[in-house]
Amino acid sequence: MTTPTPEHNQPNTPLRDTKLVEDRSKLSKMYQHYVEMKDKYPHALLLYRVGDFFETFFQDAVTVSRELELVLTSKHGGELGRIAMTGVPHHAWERYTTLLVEKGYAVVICDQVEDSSEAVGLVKREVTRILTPGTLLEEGMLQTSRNNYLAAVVIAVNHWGLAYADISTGEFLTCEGSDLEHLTQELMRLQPSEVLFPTNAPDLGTLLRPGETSPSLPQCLPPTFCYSLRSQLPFSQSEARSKLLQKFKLRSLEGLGCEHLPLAVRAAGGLLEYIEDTQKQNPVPLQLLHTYSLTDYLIVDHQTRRNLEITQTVRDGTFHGSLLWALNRTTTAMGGRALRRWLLQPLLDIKGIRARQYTIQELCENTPLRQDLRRLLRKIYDLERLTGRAGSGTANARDLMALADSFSSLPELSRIVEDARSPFLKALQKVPPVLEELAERLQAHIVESPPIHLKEGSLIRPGINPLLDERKATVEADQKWIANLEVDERARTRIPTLKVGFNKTFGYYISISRSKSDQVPDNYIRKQTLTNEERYITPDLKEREARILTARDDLNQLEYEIFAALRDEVGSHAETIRNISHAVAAADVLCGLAELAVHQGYCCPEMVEGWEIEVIDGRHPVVEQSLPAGFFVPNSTTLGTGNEPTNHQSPDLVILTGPNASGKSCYLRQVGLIQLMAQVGSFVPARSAKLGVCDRIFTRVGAVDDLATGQSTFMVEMNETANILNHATVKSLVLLDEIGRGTATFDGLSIAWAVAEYLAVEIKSRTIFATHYHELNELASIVSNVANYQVTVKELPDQIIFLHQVQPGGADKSYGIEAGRLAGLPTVVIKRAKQVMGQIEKHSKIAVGLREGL
Ligand SMILES: Nc1ncnc2c1ncn2[C@@H]1O[C@H](COP(=O)(O)OP(=O)(O)OP(=O)(O)O)[C@@H](O)[C@H]1O
Repeated sequence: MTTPTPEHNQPNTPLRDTKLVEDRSKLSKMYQHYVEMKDKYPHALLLYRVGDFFETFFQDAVTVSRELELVLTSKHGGELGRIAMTGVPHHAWERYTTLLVEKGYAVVICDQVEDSSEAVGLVKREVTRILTPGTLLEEGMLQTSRNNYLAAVVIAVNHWGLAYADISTGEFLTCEGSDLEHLTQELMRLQPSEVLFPTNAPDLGTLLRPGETSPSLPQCLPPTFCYSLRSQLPFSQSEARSKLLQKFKLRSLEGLGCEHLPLAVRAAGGLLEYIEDTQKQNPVPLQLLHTYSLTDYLIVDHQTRRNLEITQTVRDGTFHGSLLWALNRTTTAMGGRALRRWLLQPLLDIKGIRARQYTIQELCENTPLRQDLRRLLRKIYDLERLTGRAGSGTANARDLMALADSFSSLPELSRIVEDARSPFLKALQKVPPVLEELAERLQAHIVESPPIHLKEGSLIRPGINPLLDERKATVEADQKWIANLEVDERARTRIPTLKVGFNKTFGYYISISRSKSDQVPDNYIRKQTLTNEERYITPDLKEREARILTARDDLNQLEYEIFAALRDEVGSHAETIRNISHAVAAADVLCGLAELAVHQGYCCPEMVEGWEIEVIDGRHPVVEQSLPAGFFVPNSTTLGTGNEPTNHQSPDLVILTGPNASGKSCYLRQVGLIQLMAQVGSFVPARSAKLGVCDRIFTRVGAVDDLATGQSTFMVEMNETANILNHATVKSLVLLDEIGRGTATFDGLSIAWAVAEYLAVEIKSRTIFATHYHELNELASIVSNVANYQVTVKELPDQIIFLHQVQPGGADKSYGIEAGRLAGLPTVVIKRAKQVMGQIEKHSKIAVGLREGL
C-alpha cells in the first residue's frame, strides 16, 4: 500500500494518482469501474467515455493535460472527494488520440457499449480499441506516402527473427538471420513505428518512447524506435505456430516458407497475437504471411542510405532534395509507398530488374498509353488502406464510395492496357468481375455524397429496402404534419405569431408570445414560461413526436445495418482488392519512372552478368534537377573488370582528387545512385550505361561526430571503414570520401593508402576513393587495377573556375594553400606554407620507398 502524500491530505486537492486510492469502495461506481480498467492497462492512457466526452482521470488526466495543453480540471468522485480530470469531445477523439500516439503513448479507448437512455444503473463500457504507434488504421493518423510498420523481434543468442506488418495495408512479412548487425540494418530500413520485444522483465507492458531505454532491450535494437515490452508466451514456438496456423487456416507452415525458420515463426505469431489483442472488435484483414530473405535484395546499409540521401537529405533530414523526391512521379498513394519500398530494397535478380525495365521501355515509347494511364491512375484512391478499414469495420460511407469509384475506373484501365506487352501492364488487363459488381452495388445503395457520421441516417438511397422506405415515408408524413401544424394552428387560434419549435429537452412545442397567452385553446398544455413567450404542447403533438423520434432512430439504425453489411461484403473481398491494388501500385511506379525518364532524358541501363560499371555521361539525379537545365556537367565512369577478373582492362579502384567544392562527393554519389536506380529497375541519368549487379553498396562519406554514442569523428570513420573492409566482396561497390582525415596527416595518409591498396589488391571490389591526399596517386604506379582521376578546375590569377569535369590523371597538387590565399590568409603565411609543402613533397616518395622496401 502506498503512503498517502501530503497532497492527499489536503481536502481541496483533486486526486492525481490511482495509487492513492486506498479504499476503492469510497469511490462512486463509475470511478470504481474506471480504476478497475486502469489496473488492466497501467502503461497506457485510458480514454473513458462519459456522455459526449472521452475523459481521463487521475495520473492520465495530468499527462493528457500536459501533452495536449488542455485544462486540467476535476470531478466529484464520491467520498474521496475530487478527482483530476481532462476531457475531450467524443467526436474529436481521433485528433487528440493521434497527437498522443505521435508522442509515443499507447491509448486505450473505453467506450459506452449500450445506449445510456436504456441503461439500468451504470452504463456498460468496454475497451473497444487500443491504439499504439504501430496499430493505427484511421486515415487522419497515417502518412499517405509511407507504410506504418509494426515489427516484432525475437533474439536467441546471435540469431534473430523479425516479423513486420502494416495493418493499414495488410502487408505481413517475416525473416530470420544469424548476424545481429543485419537485424539492426533491417530495422533501420523499415523504420517501424513500434517494435514488439518479448521479455520477462518487470517492466512488461511498457511502451518505451523513442530514446527511452530499458535494461531488457539488447544493444542491437536502435534506440530511435518505440518498443513495446511484451510477455514471452505468445512468442513461444508452440503458441506462435498455432496462432499462425489458426489465422491462415493451414495445417503446416510449409506453404508460407517459414516451417524451418523457428525464430521467424515466433516473431510472426507474437506479432499476430498483439494485433488481435489491440484491435479488439475490429479484426484486421492481413495478407498471407510472406517469408523473405535478406540475401534476395541489394544490401544498402543505414549509413549508405543516409549518405546517398535516398529518402531524406543528410544536412537537414528533409524529403525535398532526396532521391525519392527527385524520382517520384507517382499519382496514387499506393504507388508512392511502393516507390519508397522499391528504393529501399533494390533487386539482385536480373530477370526481375529487366521485367521492370521492359515495362518502363514500353511506356516511354508509347506516349498516349503513358498519358492515359497516368490520367486514369489519378482516379484511383488508396485501395490498400480503404480495404483495410472496410475489413476492420472502421470505414465510413465516403470510404466505400471512394472504393466504388476506384473499382469503376478499373475496366477503363484494363482497356487502355489491352495491347500492352510488358508484364506489369498485363497484370491490369483482367479486372476481377466481383469488383465491378461490388462497385455497382455500392453506388446503387449509398447516396452520392454521404455524411461522415454513420448513425445519423441519410446514407442509403430510396428503393433499396422496402422496410427502410416505409419507415422513411412514416417519418416524412409525420414531419409534414408538424410542418403544417404552424399554419393550421395560426388559422385556428388567429395568433399570427404562433410558432412550432423543437429543443432537446422538451421536444416539439408551440410557442406563443405572452401577450397572447389568454387566447390559447383548451387542449394546449403549458410546458415552459420564458420572459416573452409561453411554450405549450398538445397530446397530438406529443404523439407524433414520439412516433417521429422512434421511427427516426429505427430508420437510422436500419440504414446503419444496411451500410455495415455492405462494408462487411467489401471486407470479405480484401484479398482480391489488395491483389489489384498491388498491380496498380507497380504500374503507377513504373509509369512515373517512364515519365521521369522521358522528361529527364534517362537511358535504359544494360544489365550484364559481369561486375563492370560503364556509364557514359552520367549525371547526379538530384543535383541535376536542382540546377538550371543544362548546367550539370555529365561525367563518365568505367570501373571493374567485366567477366575477366584477371584481365584489367579498366580499373577496379579509382583515386579521385580535386580541390574543395570541385564536385568529388557529387560524382561519388552519382555513381552510387546510378547503380542503385538500375537495380531498382529504373532508367538512369546517363547517355548510356552497362552495369553488373552489385551485392552491396558501401559508402563512407564526410565526417560527422557521433555525439549520441560519444565516439569521435575519427573513431566513427574507422568503425565504418572496418565494416566495409570486413564485408565488401568482389561484387560490391565501395564509395569512400576522404578516409583518414580525422587524425594526424601522416597517420591519415598511411591508413588511406593501406585501405585503398587492400580494396584494390585483396577484395577487388569496384571502388572510388575521393581524397585530398594527392600522394595516393602514386598507388597506381604499383597496383595495376588502380587508376587516377581528377575533377578539373581552371586556375586564373585571382580565382579558380570549377569545371566539374572528371578526367584521367591525378591532381598534382592540393589546392588547400590556394584556397587559403583566396580566403585572405596573410601573404607571409601563404609563402611559408608553400616552403613547408616543398619540404614534405621532397621526402614523400611513398611508392618508391614501398617498392624498395618490398
Ligand atoms: N558535375 C557537376 N556539374 C555541375 N555542378 C556540380 C557538379 N558536381 C558538383 N557540382 C556542384 O559543386 C558543388 C560542390 O560539389 P562537391 O560537394 O561534390 O565538391 P567536393 O569536391 O566533394 O568538395 P569537398 O572536397 O570540399 O568536399 C555541388 O554542390 C554542386 O552544386
